[in-house]
Amino acid sequence: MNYLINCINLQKNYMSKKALIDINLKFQEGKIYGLLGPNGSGKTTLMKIFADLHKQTSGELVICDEKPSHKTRAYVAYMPTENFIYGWMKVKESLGFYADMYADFDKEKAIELLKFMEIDMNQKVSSLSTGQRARLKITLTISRKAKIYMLDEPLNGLDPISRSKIKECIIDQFDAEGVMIISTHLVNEIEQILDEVVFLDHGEVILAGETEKMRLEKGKSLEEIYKEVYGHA
Ligand SMILES: Nc1ncnc2c1ncn2[C@@H]1O[C@H](COP(=O)(O)OP(=O)(O)OP(=O)(O)O)[C@@H](O)[C@H]1O
Repeated sequence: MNYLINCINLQKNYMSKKALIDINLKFQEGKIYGLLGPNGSGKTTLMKIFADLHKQTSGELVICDEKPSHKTRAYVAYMPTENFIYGWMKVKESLGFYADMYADFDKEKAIELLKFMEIDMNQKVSSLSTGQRARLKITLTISRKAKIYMLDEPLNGLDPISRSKIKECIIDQFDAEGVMIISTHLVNEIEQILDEVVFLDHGEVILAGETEKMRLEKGKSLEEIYKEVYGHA
């Protein structure tokens, strides 16, 4: 088995706040992972450490057999929750901008995906709706030829049409040699596409494993397990 991410006893403190505590996880090639947990559970912090945007306070992290560095950044396509595309640009200019930033950006693929996402190349980014902006962000991220894709809350605040477009795009474009990590608390929306799930709570992994196995063992949907785990049943 080929693990593209391996973390051992990973810990992250922001001053006295423990954001991640003793995280031991492996992410296997060819799988889509759900990183689940309520607000403040540590999902974004973990993704940012994988993307080498934050450093862990202690513990070990291996990305594609290497320690996180400028080099491993090139293997990771991370989509943050923030809007990272300038509003004054036209959509087509945002493709050029991304191509300048990332050598692995596949512009042709992005153009194809934008058609599927029903986004006009000549529209200004600032005039896109929330759902259209989210679709553009996903398109830019997924059009990189990376090994590890991480989408932070890709479905938040979107209508059902945008959500289903994004899910379809994730399934169609997922490369069996890569890893996809999706953070969310909208579990029922995404559970059908997750091979594995990691439940985080107050910075700790409280449950992790294969989605199907977990569902069978507990006789519950992932959403029901989520409610049980976080005590909202
Ligand atoms: N830059 C920072 N400085 C101080 N504390 C931080 C910082 N970033 C995150 N934290 C804290 O670390 C903890 C984990 O935050 P994180 O953003 O990783 O959680 P999350 O699961 O992604 O939450 P959400 O679902 O709300 O995005 C929280 O208690 C948060 O307040």
